[in-house]
Amino acid sequence: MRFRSLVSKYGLPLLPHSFVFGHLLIAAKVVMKGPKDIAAALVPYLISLEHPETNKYGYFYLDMWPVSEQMIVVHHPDMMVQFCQDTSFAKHTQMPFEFGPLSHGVDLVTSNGHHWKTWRSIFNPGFSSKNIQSYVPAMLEEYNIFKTKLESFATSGETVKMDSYAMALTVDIIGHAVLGARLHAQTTGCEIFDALKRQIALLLVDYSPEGLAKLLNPVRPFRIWKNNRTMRKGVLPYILEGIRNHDRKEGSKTMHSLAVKSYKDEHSAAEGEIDVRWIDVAVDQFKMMLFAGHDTVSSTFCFVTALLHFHPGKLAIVRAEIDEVLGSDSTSAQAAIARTPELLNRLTYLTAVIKETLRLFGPVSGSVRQAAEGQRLYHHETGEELPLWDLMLFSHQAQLHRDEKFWPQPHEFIPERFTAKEGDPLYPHKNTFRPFEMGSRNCIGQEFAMTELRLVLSLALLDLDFEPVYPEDGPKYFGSVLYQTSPPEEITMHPRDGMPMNVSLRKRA
Ligand code: HEM
Repeated sequence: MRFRSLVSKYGLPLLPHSFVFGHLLIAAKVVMKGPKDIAAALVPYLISLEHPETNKYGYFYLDMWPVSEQMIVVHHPDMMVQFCQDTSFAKHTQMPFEFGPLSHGVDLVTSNGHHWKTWRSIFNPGFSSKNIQSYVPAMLEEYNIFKTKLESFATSGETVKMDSYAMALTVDIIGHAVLGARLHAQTTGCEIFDALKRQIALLLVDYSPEGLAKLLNPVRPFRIWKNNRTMRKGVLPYILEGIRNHDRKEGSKTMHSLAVKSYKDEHSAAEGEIDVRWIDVAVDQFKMMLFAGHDTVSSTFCFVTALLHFHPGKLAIVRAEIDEVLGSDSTSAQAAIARTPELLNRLTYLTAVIKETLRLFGPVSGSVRQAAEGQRLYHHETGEELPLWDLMLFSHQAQLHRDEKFWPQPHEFIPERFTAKEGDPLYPHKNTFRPFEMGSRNCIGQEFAMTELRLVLSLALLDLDFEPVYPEDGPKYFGSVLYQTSPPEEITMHPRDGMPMNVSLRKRA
């Protein structure tokens, strides 16, 4: 009601809006058109396709209340720049609300202001190129466990849900960076990771029927408390060990060693007197890092291998490049990477493949922000000021990434976009490629993720073939059997049905 009157008072463009249901009916209509299990975060994009007038504006007001917040969906790069880069608007209050049961609003992803700035500068050195390269031996060690598993699938011929195996790999890798430890999610299982996954499944993303069922579950608060207790118990020994050894100079700068160092720099208190409130915040930071650093990378691994299966010509180019840069024998390739991690940066076509995959299937659909008093947004062409009120501002990169105004043949897999020279029609427009978001709240882990993906993919593609197994007569998204869904137990977008795949040993010609 308020939304409707505000929008009409200012003469703003409004999609067909029901007095009672807001935009829920048009959302239901696009979902019914299929695929029905499409990720909820892509629904604004599908609505926009049904209403091409939204392209003219570069934004639209969307009222999905009470399922989710009323919002302004922004999909024009010049407008995204205004609130993500020129000025970084605060993360919307929805973020700490959504992740609160996991990390109490004090983590790097959802916090704002001085608290966020302090912790970002504590963690920044951990994501320098040099420090990321120091994790390469650990990445190789964890990859070899993954490889053995994949080879066993190739021998047994069973179809496996690749997403869950790739997630165990990525959590074991990010465990090295966050806690400086092996988490063994791929082998014996890991209490911290299991509790993290159970906690993610309890988070409330929206007030859809699934969300309401979670909210009304009387044992949810107890489970949340128990999972947090398990994670804290699991993480605490690493913190205490870090405090004991905080003078140690050698080795990688892990998230926990950086956090401990900053604490020790500020406090001269004797051991044993460490502030419990600080420990709680540090534990929450580490939980969020483990979360942010695992399923984003695993989902990208799944989509890259699947897309390359459907594009054998591109796969051949990737493999020729790997042979040239790392050699065709995987043992020697691993030795070369361990000796000279910079070699991974020479895999330029593979990097283009990863970027093109992130364009089509980025695991994060966008960033949600909130304007403070006096903050404005202007239309990119007319310069008119848009009323923001207290609406959520959604920088919808998933929509921008498939906008034909900026990306020729937007639904096609064309890695050459990212090797094209300026002036080439394929060359990406400024500020249009934002899977890691841009500006000061961009992804702190992006270089870590790219290094990990280059390493794991180059070695896996040397030895193995991956074939996604989806029924050809099943639902399709822009003609493809590949698309993203919102599994009830996850919070980011994941490959449909966990990406069922057949793995086989590569047959060389
Ligand atoms: C393909 C992999 C990844 C993608 C696509 C991705 C994407 C993103 C995006 C879009 C954001 C902004 C979110 C927002 O505005 O709400 C973000 C933030 C963040 N990401 Fe990633 N991410 C990836 C991997 C990682 C990894 C490996 C880490 C490792 C720790 C990580 C840690 C974080 C953190 C801590 C933030 C919050 C940064 C801040 O606000 O200061 N991410 N990521």
